[in-house]
Amino acid sequence: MKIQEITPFVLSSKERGSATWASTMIVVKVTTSDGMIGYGEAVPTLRVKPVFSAIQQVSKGYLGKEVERVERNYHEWYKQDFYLSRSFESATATSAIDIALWDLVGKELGAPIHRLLGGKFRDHVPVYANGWYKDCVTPEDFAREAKNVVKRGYRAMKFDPFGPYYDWIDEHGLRQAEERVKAVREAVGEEVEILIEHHGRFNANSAIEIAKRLEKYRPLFAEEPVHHEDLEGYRKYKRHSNLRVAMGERLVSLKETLVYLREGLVDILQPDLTNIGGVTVARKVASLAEAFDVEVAFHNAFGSIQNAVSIQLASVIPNLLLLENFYDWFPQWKRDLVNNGTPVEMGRVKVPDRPGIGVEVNERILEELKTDPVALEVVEEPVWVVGGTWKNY
Ligand SMILES: O=C(O)[C@H](O)[C@@H](O)[C@H](O)[C@H](O)CO
Ligand SMILES: [Mg+2]
Repeated sequence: MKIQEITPFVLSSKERGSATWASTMIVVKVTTSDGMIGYGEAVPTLRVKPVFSAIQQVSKGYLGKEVERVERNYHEWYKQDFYLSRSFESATATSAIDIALWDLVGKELGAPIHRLLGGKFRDHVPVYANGWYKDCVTPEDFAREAKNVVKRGYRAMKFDPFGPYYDWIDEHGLRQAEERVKAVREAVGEEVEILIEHHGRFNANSAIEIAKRLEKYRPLFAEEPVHHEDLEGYRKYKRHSNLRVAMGERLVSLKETLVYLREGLVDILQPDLTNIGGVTVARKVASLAEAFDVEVAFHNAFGSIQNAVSIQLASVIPNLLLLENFYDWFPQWKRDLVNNGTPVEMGRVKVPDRPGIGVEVNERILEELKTDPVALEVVEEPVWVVGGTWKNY
């Protein structure tokens, strides 16, 4: 089959998600010469307009190519785009198209992606909750919502307890963070995992102090304790903290991943299928991590197509730790878009066996919610935090 048409869609509705980026989705629809349709997804955040136009540009490199040559197609774009390893927009556009191609190959063969990748290692993918603490500010807010998460059957949850602190955190901030984490630990008991999100915003000295304060609550990992590209910061953090480091959501290539793995700067890798290079690169990155004795917890914060394809890949790799999950905190339309094909039950998702990405995309919702890409307003609370949490109490 040949790639005949590639169409990006920006989907949005008035119903708010758990954060600004959670209210939007960028979907890519690929149509083949035989009239088959496959779907992929790209990253929105503050980049909706540039990503939308990157998809239009990157598409030019894919049109007319054979759908089934997914690996070669990725490399062809790598060859064309001199800046791919430096461009998040190009990387997420390529990733979205790659996902749609895997979806198409699966549909053509009548097989879910997990069968194309060696078969299921597990029938259910364990997940951790995120997005559950919208508007939580006080320790009591966090404790109350954390209990609800456990009530829903989750055995692991992630949150950012650092409020409005950025780069440097003072004693006041350290205390507030500790009180929030303590409240969650007490609310969920000893055996539910808590994962601490730093959103890559601290310098190493601050992150190390944070680790000393939070260690006693036994977090499963500290995510992006320092800025993504701060290699010296990661080195210093690894020397002075006892927490496991998770990172990887901003990686855009296999070779960039190697930088962090080779030096032992990361304990749990969090590649994101929608910007690392789709299924094609994500599965290599997972194997690379396996060779370094590093577990994988795919970053999965955007929409229901990303979620579906991440479940497929998470089901086949031996070194999966957990898959991130916003599903129960999505705006309803994101679940409707995939006909609620990936429900979370008792903290895990049954791996769907439908062909391709494993879910059926509801075209009616695509048509109803599609909008023109517009530049987003920039407000004081950064787009990357869960809404209403950029506050002290
Ligand atoms: O680990 C995560 O889920 C991420 O850090 C999100 O919380 C980001 O805010 C989002 O990916 C927007 O960039
Ligand atoms: Mg994160």
